[in-house]
Order: sequence, then C-alpha cells, then structure tokens
Amino acid sequence: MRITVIGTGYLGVTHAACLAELGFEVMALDVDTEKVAALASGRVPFYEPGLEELLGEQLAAGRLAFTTDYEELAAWAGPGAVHFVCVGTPQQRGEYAADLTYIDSAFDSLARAVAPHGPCLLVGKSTVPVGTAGRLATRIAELAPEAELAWNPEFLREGFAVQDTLRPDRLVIGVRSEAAERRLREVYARLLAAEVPLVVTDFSTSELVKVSANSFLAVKISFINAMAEVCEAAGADVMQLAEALSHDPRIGGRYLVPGLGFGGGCLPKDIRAFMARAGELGVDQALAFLKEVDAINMRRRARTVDLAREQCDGSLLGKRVAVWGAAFKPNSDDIRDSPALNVAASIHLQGAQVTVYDPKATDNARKMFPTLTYADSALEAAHHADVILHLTEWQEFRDLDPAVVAGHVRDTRVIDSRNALDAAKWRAAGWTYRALGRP
Ligand SMILES: NC(=O)c1ccc[n+]([C@@H]2O[C@H](COP(=O)([O-])OP(=O)(O)OC[C@H]3O[C@@H](n4cnc5c(N)ncnc54)[C@H](O)[C@@H]3O)[C@@H](O)[C@H]2O)c1
Ligand SMILES: O=c1ccn([C@@H]2O[C@H](COP(=O)(O)OP(=O)(O)O[C@H]3O[C@H](CO)[C@@H](O)[C@H](O)[C@H]3O)[C@@H](O)[C@H]2O)c(=O)[nH]1
Repeated sequence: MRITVIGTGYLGVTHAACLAELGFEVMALDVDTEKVAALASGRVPFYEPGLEELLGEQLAAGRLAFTTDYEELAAWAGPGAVHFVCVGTPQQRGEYAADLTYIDSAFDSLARAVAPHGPCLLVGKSTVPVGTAGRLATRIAELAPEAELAWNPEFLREGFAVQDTLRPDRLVIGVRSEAAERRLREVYARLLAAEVPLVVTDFSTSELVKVSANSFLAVKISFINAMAEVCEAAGADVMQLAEALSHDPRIGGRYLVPGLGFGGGCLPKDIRAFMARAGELGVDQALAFLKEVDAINMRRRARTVDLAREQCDGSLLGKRVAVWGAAFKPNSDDIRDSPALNVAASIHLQGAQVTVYDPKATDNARKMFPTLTYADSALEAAHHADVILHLTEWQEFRDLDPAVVAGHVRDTRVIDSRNALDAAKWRAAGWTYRALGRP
C-alpha cells in the first residue's frame, strides 16, 4: 500500500516520516516549494527532537519522497492508496472561527488529482470544526466518486512528536464504511499489535474528540492558574497546592503546572474555534466556560508584565529586561501564540529595552518581532539587566548557576513565570526571586 501526506508542517512531516518508519512507501506534498526542497535534502525546517534523524534514515532507505505536484503524487500513489491531509487550520484573522481555506483547497486539489486513478481513501488529520468532514465528503463525492473519506485526528505534542506518533495513547478514526475502517487498521497494524487503543466512530464524534481533548487540557491548565491567582491574593503557594492535588489519582498531576499558561498553534485556537462552532450549532452556552478558561490564561501574561513593572519600581521605561525563552514551550522552536513573546512585546511597548534569548526559537522570533533585541546566550541576554524574566522552561535555564548570572546583571531580580527555577537556590545566591502564585 502506498501512502501520501498532504501538508508538511509540524504534523505532516512527522506523520510522513513515522509511516515510512512503519515500513510504508510514502510521498509527502506541500505547496511551499522551499519547505519541500529542504525536506527532500534531509533538512527539517523546524526543530523537533529526533525528527531530522528519522527523516534522513527514511530518505536513505528510499521509503520517503517529497513533491509539490498533486498530479505526480496521485499517479505515484495509484489505486488503493491512502492519502492523509495534514494542512493548517489556523484561527481566522479577527475571528474565533478556524480558517478552513487551506483544508478546502487541499481536499479539492487532492480529489481532482486522484479521480482518474481508481478507488482510494482520503483521510483528514487536521483539527477541524465538527461538521467539516461531512461537508468535505459531499464535495469529494462530486470530484472523485471512487474516493472515500475518513477522519483520523492527531494528538501528538510538539517536542514529543515522533514518540507520540509511534506510541500514541489512542487512535481515533471516524469512518462511514467497514472498508475504510479495514484500510486504516492496515495502516496502523503495528500500533494496534502493540495494543494501542482504537476508537472507531462516526465523522462528527471523531472531530469532537480532538477539540474536546484540547479543551480539557486547557481547562486543567487554567484551573491551576486560577488557583495561582487566589494563592497570590491569599499569600499561599500554588506549587505546593498543585503537588498536594496531584497525589489524588482522580485529579493527577499532568497539565497542572501553574505558570504563564498555554500558547502554541493548537490549544488557544482550538478552544476558540470550538466556541465559534458551538455558537453556530446553537449551543454556545455549553461552552461558555471556555471563554473564562481563555481569559484566565491571558491574565497570566498580563500579570507577568505587571510583576515586571513592580520589580522595576513602577515603570518599565528605559529599563533593561532580559527574556529567557521565546518558544511557546521548551524543546520546540514554535512561536505561534507564544506567551513568552507576547510578554516580551508588551514590555517593549512600555518602553523597556528587551533582550530575548531562546535555545532554538530565536530565528523565528526575530522574523516575527524584529524590534526586540536578540542575544546568543542566556548570559548575553542578562547583560546589565534590571530584571530577568524566565518565560519558557528550557533545561538550559534551570542548569544556570545563579551566582554566575549575578555577575552579569545590573540588579539581581528574577521573575520565574514558569515556576521552574529552584527558588531556594536563587534566593541563596542573593536574588529577589518572584514567581506566579507563590509568596
Ligand atoms: N502541530 C501540532 O503539534 C499538531 C498536533 C495535532 C494536530 N495538529 C493540527 O494539524 C494541522 C496542521 O498543523 P501544523 O502545526 O502541522 O501546521 P503547519 O502550519 O506547521 O503546517 C501546515 C502545512 O500545510 C501546508 N499547506 C497549506 N495549504 C496547503 C495545500 N493546499 N496543499 C498542500 N499543503 C498545504 C503549509 O504550506 C504548511 O507547510 C492543524 O489542523 C493543527 O491544528 C497539529
Ligand atoms: O501543565 C501545563 C502543561 C502545559 N502548559 C502549556 O500548555 C501549552 C501546550 O502544551 P502541550 O500540550 O505540551 O503542547 P502542544 O504541542 O501544543 O500539544 C497540544 O496540542 C496538540 C495540537 O492539537 C495536541 O495534539 C496535543 O495533544 C496537545 O497536548 C504550552 O504553552 C505549555 O507551556 C502549561 O502551562 N502547564
């Protein structure tokens, strides 16, 4: 069986390389010619641990190829192929709803290209509003009557993309026929043999599983950040509170780390698109709580800016601020809706000179926020700083010796918005250590 993957972003490249690793012949396509050229030469144009090595192995084994041409891809794949669509579904500019232009265009191009090549299975992996698959199935039936659609949402986390793809918590497939289910069982045979749970359902449920999973994760993070707000007001310690909660197996400790909150290309836009879709379905009240989840999350960014101002004696004007971290989370260079850069930009707007350092995301950050200053190391960013903001919890920052850092700054003040530095160690080295939700 030949497999193709449409869209070679964070999700698509990982999916293509992992399917090749599972033994399939795979061809991946993107409309971005530079991205395709980089991938074909063995370079992943973003940072994802282990992915470039896997890509190199699969290219060398001859199991993986890249193209920008839908006709070439469809002819190569032939009848009986499985085509996965992994293109972006970002938030619409100025709206909560998802922008479906890329997914509509990708399915249109794919359906037209596969139509002359006999029966095949088209599989959506992108995160979409409930109802999208049903709408696309009608369109595909017009353009490529022998092609069938299935939906197979993806749950990988950036930073763990390869391991999450090869050893997922579960597989979810939305299908309309036993033939489509059988085909996807063949694709995932090795994972199923390893007892990965499989949920076989309809289109709508499969679409909803994805957005409800991300909503639940967002709820957990905002819950603990709401507790952090209360802890700040009451003089309590949210880290100890979270630890105590985590011992209750009904609650658990994962996604309960308080701090600057969630960002990235998924959680923020997915809960907003979910609210927009619920509105269209006439059940906006059911998801009204997600608005509060979003608001709690955004208040953590504002609180960090306020704390920085407080630490700078009430005004950021003319102050030198070191920002450690630009990616939305460690082990990634993704800066989509990055809380760290959001805070850095706000502080810059209040008149501070902001110097940002991130181990992997500096190039991306520089393109998006060219007016900020960028450093090549954490210590260079800290040079003559009035305050250091720790905004993305890379291991590199935890490993720094606060006594050494103290030799570079103007004032020994640090704000640990990720609650990830060793507070006792920094205080022992003479620093004024402040964190969100802790005394
Ligand atoms: N990033 C993740 O960790 C992750 C995890 C699970 C699900 N998802 C979902 O997967 C989808 C893709 O996310 P991503 O992070 O990989 O996005 P991305 O922006 O990194 O990649 C999307 C790719 O699609 C390409 N593309 C756009 N239109 C196209 C077309 N018509 N034909 C071919 N290629 C086209 C773009 O050039 C880009 O390379 C989204 O719906 C997202 O919500 C992402
Ligand atoms: O306790 C926590 C856990 C996470 N975060 C933040 O939450 C965001 C999201 O983190 P994570 O879930 O690890 O990253 P993503 O790669 O965005 O993955 C999420 O979004 C993907 C795209 O939909 C899904 O596939 C994944 O299952 C889902 O975890 C990041 O900004 C983290 O800093 C916290 O603030 N506290």
